[in-house]
Amino acid sequence: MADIDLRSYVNWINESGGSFNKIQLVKDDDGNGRSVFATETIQTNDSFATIPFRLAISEPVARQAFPDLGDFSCRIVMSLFVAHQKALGSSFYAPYLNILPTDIRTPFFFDSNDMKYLEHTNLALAVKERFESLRQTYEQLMALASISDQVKTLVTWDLFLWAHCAISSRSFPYKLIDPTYSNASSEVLFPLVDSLNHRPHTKITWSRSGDVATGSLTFVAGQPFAAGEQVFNNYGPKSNEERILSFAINDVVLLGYGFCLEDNQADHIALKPNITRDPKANEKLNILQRCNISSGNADHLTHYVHRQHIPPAYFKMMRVFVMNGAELAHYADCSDPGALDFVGFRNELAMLSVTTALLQSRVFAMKGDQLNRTNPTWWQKYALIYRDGQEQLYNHTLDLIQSHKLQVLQNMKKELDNKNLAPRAPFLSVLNPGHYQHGASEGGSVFIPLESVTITLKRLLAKDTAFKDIIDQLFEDIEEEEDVVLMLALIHESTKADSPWAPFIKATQLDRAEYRDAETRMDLEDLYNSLFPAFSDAFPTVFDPTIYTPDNFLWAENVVSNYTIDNPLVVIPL
Ligand SMILES: C[S@@+](CC[C@H](N)C(=O)[O-])C[C@H]1O[C@@H](n2cnc3c(N)ncnc32)[C@H](O)[C@@H]1O
Repeated sequence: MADIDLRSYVNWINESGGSFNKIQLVKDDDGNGRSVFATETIQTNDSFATIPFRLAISEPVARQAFPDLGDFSCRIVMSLFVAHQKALGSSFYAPYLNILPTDIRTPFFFDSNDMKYLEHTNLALAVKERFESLRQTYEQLMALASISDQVKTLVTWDLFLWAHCAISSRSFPYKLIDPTYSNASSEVLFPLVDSLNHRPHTKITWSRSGDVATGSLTFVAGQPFAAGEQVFNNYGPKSNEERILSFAINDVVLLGYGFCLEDNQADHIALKPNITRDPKANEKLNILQRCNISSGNADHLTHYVHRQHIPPAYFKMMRVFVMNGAELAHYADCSDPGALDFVGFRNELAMLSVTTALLQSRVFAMKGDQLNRTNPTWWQKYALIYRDGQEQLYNHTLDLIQSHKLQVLQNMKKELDNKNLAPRAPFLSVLNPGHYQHGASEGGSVFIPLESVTITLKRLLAKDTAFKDIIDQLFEDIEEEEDVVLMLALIHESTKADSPWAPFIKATQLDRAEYRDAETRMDLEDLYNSLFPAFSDAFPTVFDPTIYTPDNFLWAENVVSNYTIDNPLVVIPL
């Protein structure tokens, strides 16, 4: 059957001074879109498509039609213009608008079943937020007195949304027409050349000639295409999120295309630590501000992790977010970002462990989603490519964190083997300048179990069965009161001259913990009084009252509060 739309489109381009050379537009199998194929061999440097600027739908053209919409973005005004021209039918641009795909399946058109494919990805929330914001903008436009009744009747929400997605999936930067234009993110629709599909690494030049009024854009091949082969464009390295939907990064609204690439090297995951429930959130945010630590993105807490690269700012930020009371006290006035390259071993392990938990929870949530993978629609297939890519990146990032942790454990082992304890407790880099200089570990990939470089309750109890027997009698559920039992065991260990942890114990006894506030001291006193003198009366040899004093209790509590990480609870002894 004759493709009447195509014929009038080709005539429109030719009559307006545009040209095709060695290419033809072919309808895709689904009958919705079109692709470009070479009719004969296209050689490198061949110009195969030229389109005059006057056929383009640009921001100035749209704004001229709607001069009162100065408060609205380029994309919005262009969407209104394109939707209106499409509805008019008899528009100058009709041959072009009639050829555009009617079904542009960006996630804005996803139903609830399709949205399940995006569940637990960054896009799920972004799609919802952006859809609602677009709907609100449309309602705002329709309420404006400056918009005529004719436009209001013709431009339905569905048509406006279609126009918006047509622009997001096929626009070019307006600077191709006018490099001096004030709005750097201004867009333009270029007929003909926007029919080329994307293939990464395609070599192609977009060549501009003439002025804004009479000029044109020419596509020049940077590589040969054989006769019958599809001719591609190169949309640039964009992540799948950008391809799936307009997605704002660094305040620049990038374009969304509604398709995805497998194994997309430009893909990233977004990590945003949540500290809203942290009572010390403000103190921590102040440190970040003073040290000028930001992700550099629109939301300064959101970091994008690409393959092989976790941004150093993410680690610095997390080191602050996982600070305990002692670390926070010593970093309260810090304004040197370099001091956040390494805070201390405890802090580093805590930071890696919180990051691991964050990543694992995302992978776990994604794995829990039940999805139909046997016969998804083509757009669900793209959503699957995107989500599987995200899951892969989460797992890959987990591997990076794991190897970083291994390195930290190897460094800890080296320090312990060399008895190289930092001179001053708490063992923080700000208090021990020059002490921590960790390059790559020489340990290769030798696995170092966490328990082998930390003090655990299990290790302490295993050393002294008599003490363990008494603890077993006194505590029904040791795990339930692990921190109290650990305090008792640490005090017990501190009495042993041959303890392997003697240097650590001695150094921490000098840490006067002056930052322990009055409330902590009172709680501690209550705890102490609930155990003593009862324990000493029952087992005077083990709980010697001259050893189990309130002062030593304060030391043990400080160790458990400021020298440990959780899950599992272990003391970091350096
Ligand atoms: C600029 S248009 C290209 C022409 C388009 N095929 C058409 O029918 O008008 C961009 C759209 O083409 C499709 N597309 C482009 N490159 C693609 C690719 N590598 N894989 C899948 N779809 C692609 C997507 O639907 C995208 O939104």
